[in-house]
Amino acid sequence: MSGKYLVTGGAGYVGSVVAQHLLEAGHEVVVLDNLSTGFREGVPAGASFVEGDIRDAAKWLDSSFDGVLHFAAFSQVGESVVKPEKYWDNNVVGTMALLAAMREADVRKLVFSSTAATYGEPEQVPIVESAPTSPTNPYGATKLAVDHMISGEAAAHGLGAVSLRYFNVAGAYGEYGERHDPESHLIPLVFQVAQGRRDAISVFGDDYPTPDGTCVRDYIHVADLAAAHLLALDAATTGEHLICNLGNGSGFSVREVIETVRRVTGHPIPEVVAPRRGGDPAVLVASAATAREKLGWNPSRADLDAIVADAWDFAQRRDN
Ligand SMILES: NC(=O)c1ccc[n+]([C@@H]2O[C@H](COP(=O)([O-])OP(=O)(O)OC[C@H]3O[C@@H](n4cnc5c(N)ncnc54)[C@H](O)[C@@H]3O)[C@@H](O)[C@H]2O)c1
Ligand SMILES: O=c1ccn([C@@H]2O[C@H](COP(=O)(O)OP(=O)(O)O[C@H]3O[C@H](CO)[C@H](O)[C@H](O)[C@H]3O)[C@@H](O)[C@H]2O)c(=O)[nH]1
Repeated sequence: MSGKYLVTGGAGYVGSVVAQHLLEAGHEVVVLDNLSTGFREGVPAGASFVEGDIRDAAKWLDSSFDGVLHFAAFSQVGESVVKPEKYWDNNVVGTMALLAAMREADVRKLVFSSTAATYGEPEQVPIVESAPTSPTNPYGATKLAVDHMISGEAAAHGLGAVSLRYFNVAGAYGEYGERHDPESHLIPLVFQVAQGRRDAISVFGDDYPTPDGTCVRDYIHVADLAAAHLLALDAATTGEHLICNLGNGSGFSVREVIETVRRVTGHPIPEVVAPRRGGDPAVLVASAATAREKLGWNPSRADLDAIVADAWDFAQRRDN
């Protein structure tokens, strides 16, 4: 059944891809984005666009909406360590206002972009949702705080919510891909070396307790992620808050990612070892068993070379 959805942060990387998937599934989409890190061109044709802040969501949200997909946030781990107040204000205070607007408008369905960063340094990998949550950076702490807020909202006010804890999102979908300025994520930064826009990639720490000393992450294709959001809308149940990890269950080190980019681009990609970046856990790898079981999610683009190839294709098209 088609519905009408508010997509906060729909001018950003993940939000634009999910908005496009919603449109392709026949839904009506209204994007609310203040363009703080997103781009007007990122809003898919076919979606309505409201330039505004989630703190003012009450201005636009009414009972004609079937639900909200909430991507709007600041999301750079490193920046959150040096500017934590910026993260608490936007991610937590902003989401409180959004939840209040949803209550007021009687919009009772929410899919929220949570993160692997809520867990902190894991005691065991792959990480399951019942693992301890002890974030190692303010970004993860703000997302965990929002997850707690959502649980209360579901229990007290009948919200039906799904928090999707993404691991490392990568790849592109059609015209929509990763575009941040400044860029902080590993794969697009390595591309900048291949494009001659930077001399070398910095490897942030090679003394972690991992096989090659560099941090290990679980990279998931943004289109697989988008599919999970549509399934989450179907799974959201009044009064319940479901939390699902989204990853492929395979870890790749920073050096393995750089090597993959060398293979895909054919560029030698010089690397230099730099100090560790504050707040980085050594290893983050997901168990997505809950998403498979509760959402019926079945990722189909798990191969890292294929994920990187899609992202490279997008990066070249965008910059030419
Ligand atoms: N990219 C990843 O690897 C990853 C991993 C885990 C979780 N997440 C989460 O997924 C979501 C989307 O991430 P992304 O990579 O697409 O980020 P992004 O920066 O590309 O998109 C975020 C969008 O939200 C908008 N925004 C921010 N604050 C706003 C506000 N107060 N009001 C209105 N709009 C606002 C920005 O302008 C931007 O368009 C974020 O919540 C992020 O924390 C991302
Ligand atoms: O120039 C760089 C950039 C990154 N890295 C390293 O590459 C790894 C991946 O870093 P990213 O910045 O690409 O991604 P993060 O793992 O820090 O964070 C991403 O995934 C997290 C969950 O795993 C959060 O959800 C967060 O929102 C999202 O940005 C980290 O070890 C980082 O230190 C480098 O070595 N050099």
